[in-house]
Amino acid sequence: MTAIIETADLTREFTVRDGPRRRRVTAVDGLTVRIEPGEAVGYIGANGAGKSTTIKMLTGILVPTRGTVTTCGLRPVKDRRRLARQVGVVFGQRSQLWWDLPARESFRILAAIHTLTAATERARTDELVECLELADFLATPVRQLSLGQRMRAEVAAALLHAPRLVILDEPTIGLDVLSKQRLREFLIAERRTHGTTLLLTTHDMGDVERLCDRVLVIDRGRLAYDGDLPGLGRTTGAERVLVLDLAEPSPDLVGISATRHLSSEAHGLRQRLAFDAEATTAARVFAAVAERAEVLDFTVEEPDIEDVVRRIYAARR
Ligand SMILES: Nc1ncnc2c1ncn2[C@@H]1O[C@H](COP(=O)(O)OP(=O)(O)OP(=O)(O)O)[C@@H](O)[C@H]1O
Repeated sequence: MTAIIETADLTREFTVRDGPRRRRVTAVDGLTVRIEPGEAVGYIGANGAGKSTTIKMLTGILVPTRGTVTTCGLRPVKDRRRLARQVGVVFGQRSQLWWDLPARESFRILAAIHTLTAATERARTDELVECLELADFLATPVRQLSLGQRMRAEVAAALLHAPRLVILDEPTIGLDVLSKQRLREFLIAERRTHGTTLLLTTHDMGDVERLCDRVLVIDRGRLAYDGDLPGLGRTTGAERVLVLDLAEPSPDLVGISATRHLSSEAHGLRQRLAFDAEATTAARVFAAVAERAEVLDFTVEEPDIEDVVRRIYAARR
């Protein structure tokens, strides 16, 4: 199968002024990655790590200094027009809607640009208006919309032509909890219904947890991790935590294989045990505890992803 995105040694340098001198900055440094159709990939990294520069090369806005890139089987710079028909891009901090027009008018203009037939335009607009709950403010000039309303309209605009690949740059930035949830649910449904490939950059780990089955971590232009989310925790030795509610006050649960006793509350009625997910499982730890005490309830806390990413950066310094 043809990859949706394929890069080899993709590199982009900039020359920046540093007082009177000039200095070369390598924003993206030898990126080699392949993303298959239908994947949902989180592209994460600190400020200045190289995420936006990568996206600009994937979409043909920037020419690579070195290396190759194909997006939807096309060369982004050379085939930029053809590529635009297959890709939708959403920038959380930049609008592609006409500010003084109602979103409905922007959709009409975009449908014309993408040369959608009248029937396709109607069906797709109806679908997006329903799924993104746009009906109440379709006729309102965009400048009067709230941020959450505008973002939903932005997403509809970027997806109007049913692109195979949707690239979202910080799509949930500044949104309240409910708006974030709505947007994430929409993206999940869009992917399920249309097999859309999602690539999103975000500083919000909730986006990655809810939406993505693969994570790429970029650090100073270089790929620092490529894999699934649980694996990200394991690479840094981050621990999972078993929280146990016991039937009776109990001494600290120490000495259980591959665990570390973290805390006891209420005379040992609630205890927290950290365990290394490589060395044991929650079930094994639970069974060992159950031999010592009656367990009423338990939960497993996963490693905090932001903490995991911080650890990755720290380990590479
Ligand atoms: N046009 C440019 N000219 C000079 N340097 C640039 C240019 N664009 C990006 N850079 C530099 O390249 C590096 C990567 O920037 P980039 O915007 O890709 O990072 P990012 O991961 O998207 O950051 P953020 O999360 O802050 O958006 C930074 O050091 C940045 O200063």
